[in-house]
Amino acid sequence: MESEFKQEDQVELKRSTKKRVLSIDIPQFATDLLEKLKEKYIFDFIVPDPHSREETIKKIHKAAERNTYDACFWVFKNAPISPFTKEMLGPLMPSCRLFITGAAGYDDLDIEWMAANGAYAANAQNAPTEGTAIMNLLLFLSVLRGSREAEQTMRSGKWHGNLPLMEDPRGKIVGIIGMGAIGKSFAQKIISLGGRVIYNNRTRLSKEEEESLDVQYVNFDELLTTSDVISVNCPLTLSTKNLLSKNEFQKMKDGVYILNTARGNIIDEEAFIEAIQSGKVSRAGLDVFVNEPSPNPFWLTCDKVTVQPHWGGFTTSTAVKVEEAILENIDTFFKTGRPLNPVNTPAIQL
Ligand SMILES: NC(=O)c1ccc[n+]([C@@H]2O[C@H](COP(=O)([O-])OP(=O)(O)OC[C@H]3O[C@@H](n4cnc5c(N)ncnc54)[C@H](O)[C@@H]3O)[C@@H](O)[C@H]2O)c1
Repeated sequence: MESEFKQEDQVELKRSTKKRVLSIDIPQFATDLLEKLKEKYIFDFIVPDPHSREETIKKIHKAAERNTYDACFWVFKNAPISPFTKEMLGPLMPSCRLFITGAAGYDDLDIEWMAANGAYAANAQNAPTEGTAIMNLLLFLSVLRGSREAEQTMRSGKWHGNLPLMEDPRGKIVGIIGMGAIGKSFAQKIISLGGRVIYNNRTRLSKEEEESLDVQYVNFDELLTTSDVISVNCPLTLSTKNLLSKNEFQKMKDGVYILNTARGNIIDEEAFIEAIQSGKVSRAGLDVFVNEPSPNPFWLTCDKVTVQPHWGGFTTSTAVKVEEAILENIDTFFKTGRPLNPVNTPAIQL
């Protein structure tokens, strides 16, 4: 039977049935995969304003006026445009059924609002693991060797001045809070340097995994009281906000070292600063802060703290993995109705 549509209509019909994806930023690393997916799906790109969430929101809303989107994602450098809420993404509804962050953490996504409106939220899960574990190692070595103070002393023309001798990793007890992907990778690096790893996790690892990683489970209080170095590697949730506060600092060894590559709000900032000023914490290594990208000026001026601008995942190999993870989530979602790494459960499944 002859089609009731003219050829142009059929082309148009074919075009309009293609799924459409809004990309907040332009992927630059997984370009082969992107080109391949462009044969199946339409991608529109907007470049976020690096200094203004409001301007970025306007661009997203303008895109939503012009087109209907089935999925939306963002890649890197989220801090200036975060959080990802109804205010920002509302006009993409009701058609948009998938939002993907290029991060592993998803505390800055309103996943409940997305779920209530039938949309999945997904993350890049393990893509930033190795890059962030290496950042954890960099901060670990930096605090033990006092590299921040040594660099500062040399730059001020005093060579090594009156700096005391620094510490080595061998024999140090490292307490990891959150033995997930990053915690495990960091633990392996510590063991290879001769350190000992104890950990606390929401769920204890199997005996086999503990043995193969060479790590020992302890309760939270024991971790606080026995660690020479405490590394924060759990997600920020309602129950981990201010997990380390005044009471917890009091229980720690005098002169403890603190590392945080997870999220700033897991440590009560006021109590943390007080613990550094009093000498309870001898040095800290931080990749994450409260109120990014404008952290408390204390962190930028204190010589006892090594700071990095949420930089754990900013390596070329991580960037490839992150973009691939995002694109694979999209492809899988359009093929099966479910993304690879969902972090919520939509109330209405379509
Ligand atoms: N700095 C960066 O660039 C960067 C990059 C990636 C991830 N991150 C952060 O690191 C966090 C960890 O990443 P991951 O990939 O290892 O996540 P993951 O989900 O693999 O591991 C997190 C672990 O924390 C445990 N946990 C949850 N609540 C806990 C609690 N109250 N006490 C102890 N353990 C608890 C979980 O059981 C899980 O094993 C992310 O949530 C994210 O916030 C930061």
